[in-house]
Parts: sequence; C-alpha cells; structure tokens
Amino acid sequence: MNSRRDPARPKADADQQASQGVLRLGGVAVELAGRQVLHDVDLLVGRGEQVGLIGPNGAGKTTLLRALLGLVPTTRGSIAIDGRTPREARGSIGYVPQRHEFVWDYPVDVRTAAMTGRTHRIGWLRRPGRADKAAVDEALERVDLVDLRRRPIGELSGGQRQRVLVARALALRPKLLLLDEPFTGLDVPTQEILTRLFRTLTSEGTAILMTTHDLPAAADTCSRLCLLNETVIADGSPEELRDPAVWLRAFGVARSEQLLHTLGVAR
Ligand SMILES: Nc1ncnc2c1ncn2[C@@H]1O[C@H](COP(=O)(O)OP(=O)(O)OP(=O)(O)O)[C@@H](O)[C@H]1O
Repeated sequence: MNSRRDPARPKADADQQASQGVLRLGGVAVELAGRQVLHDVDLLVGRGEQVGLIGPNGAGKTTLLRALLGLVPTTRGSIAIDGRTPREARGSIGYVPQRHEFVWDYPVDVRTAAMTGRTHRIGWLRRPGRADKAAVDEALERVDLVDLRRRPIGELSGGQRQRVLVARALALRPKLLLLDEPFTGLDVPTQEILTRLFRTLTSEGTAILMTTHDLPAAADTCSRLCLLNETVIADGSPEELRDPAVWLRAFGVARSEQLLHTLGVAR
C-alpha cells in the first residue's frame, strides 16, 4: 500500500520526498528482558508525512519510539534518521513523551521546561545562547504559551502541560517529531490546537510519527496509518485500510463489531 499524496503537491516531488525518507527502518527487532517485543519492522516516513502508529496495548509502539531515540538497543535491522543512526541523530529528534512520564513537580517555569528540549544540543553545563532562547520563544509562540512562560509547570492544567511538552520538542526545530499518545486526556479545543499545529508542521516538511489509541482521530489527521503488533501488520492511507481483516489481525481479536464500527469499516 502506498502513502496518500497531497493532491496539491506534484507527484514526482512527493515520490522523491517519500523515497528519501526522513525515517527509514528495515527489519528492526527489539528484545526487552530476554523477550522479543518487535521483529521485522519495516517503515518509511517521508518529509511532510504524518504517520499514525496504531496497535493494541503492549504492541510495542512506545518501544519502537524509544528505539528511534536510541534509548533501547535493537537486536537486528537498521534505523536511519535523516541518514544517521539514532545515537547520531539524538539531538535533532523532537520527542513528546506521554504526559505522566515528565516530572511536573520540578520547580521550573514553562520557558525553562521548554529549554530542556535543547539540553543535549547546548551541553549540560553551558548556558543557553541567543539562538537557544529564540528557538524556545518561537516554540512557545507556536503552542500559544507565551503568556504563561513564567508560570511554574506544577501549576499548569493537563492541556497546558501537553503544550509545554510539544514546545520542548519543537525547541529543537526537528525534522522528525515523535509523539507518544499526544491527545490522551485532552479536551476538544486543545486537541484542535495541536491538530492544526501538526498540520502546519507537516506542510513545512516536518515528518511526524505518532502513537495513538484514538482511531477515528488518527484516521482523520494522519496521511498514513501503520498497524503494529510486534511487527507491521499493514501500512497505508486510511482509505487503503478499509479491509476489516487487517484491523482484526493487528488487534489480535477474532471479531470485534465495536472495533470495526468505531473505525467505520464494518460491513
Ligand atoms: N522495560 C521493559 N522491560 C521488559 N519488558 C518491557 C519493558 N517495557 C515494555 N516492555 C514490554 O514490551 C511490550 C511492549 O510494550 P510497549 O510499552 O512498547 O507497548 P505499547 O504498544 O506502547 O503499549 P500501550 O498502548 O499500552 O502503551 C509489552 O509486552 C511490555 O510489557
């Protein structure tokens, strides 16, 4: 199955961008505590693509993101991020972890928290320079948090916290943005702000890979969906993934009317 193309973009241009691939995985396998969690994972994410990584609990979605960040080792296969290994690319990947993974009682304000996105690039003991401050202020503007930049992060709502995490990732001006469950627990207006922002970022060429359990939202916002359950079960545009069988296989269920109705693929 091929990726869906933006009709406004010339085909040759889109094909070239997709084939270059900001992110390219071939035959990737990961073991955790002696157990194979991922195997034979092939995936290509091109410039300006937003790909949804979909699968049941325990399918290996977060593990895949962590492998891309070089936080868990692969036992087989190759990962190239803009032609570099995860370790080489580490300072240039924007990563938005699940909200509960961040330390919110740390006594810093919004701007300082966003600046931690650039720690790897600045170096642990160096002070942020003018370029770092400009990048952070631009990121805060993009998520509409400029007015709250001096607010301690412990005093923020869930939606505001999510926007801090996105600003922190964008402070790197990344070519690749990895989002782990970015919409979980957010109200509709905040989801819309982020959806619009992700659309703008892809129109600027950023590649986005996002895990989510919100299947209708994924079908609505992503140009491609990758169904994962230890390996890639199917990969294509939402229109191409109309076969109920691939969803049933990805989610490991024999027959689930609810799942198929949620997806709008029930016959
Ligand atoms: N540190 C770890 N050590 C051992 N096994 C782990 C570790 N982290 C995750 N696993 C296992 O790896 C598998 C994949 O977990 P992972 O968190 O990647 O799944 P997921 O698709 O992100 O799930 P969810 O949708 O619930 O977040 C699970 O079986 C999990 O128990």
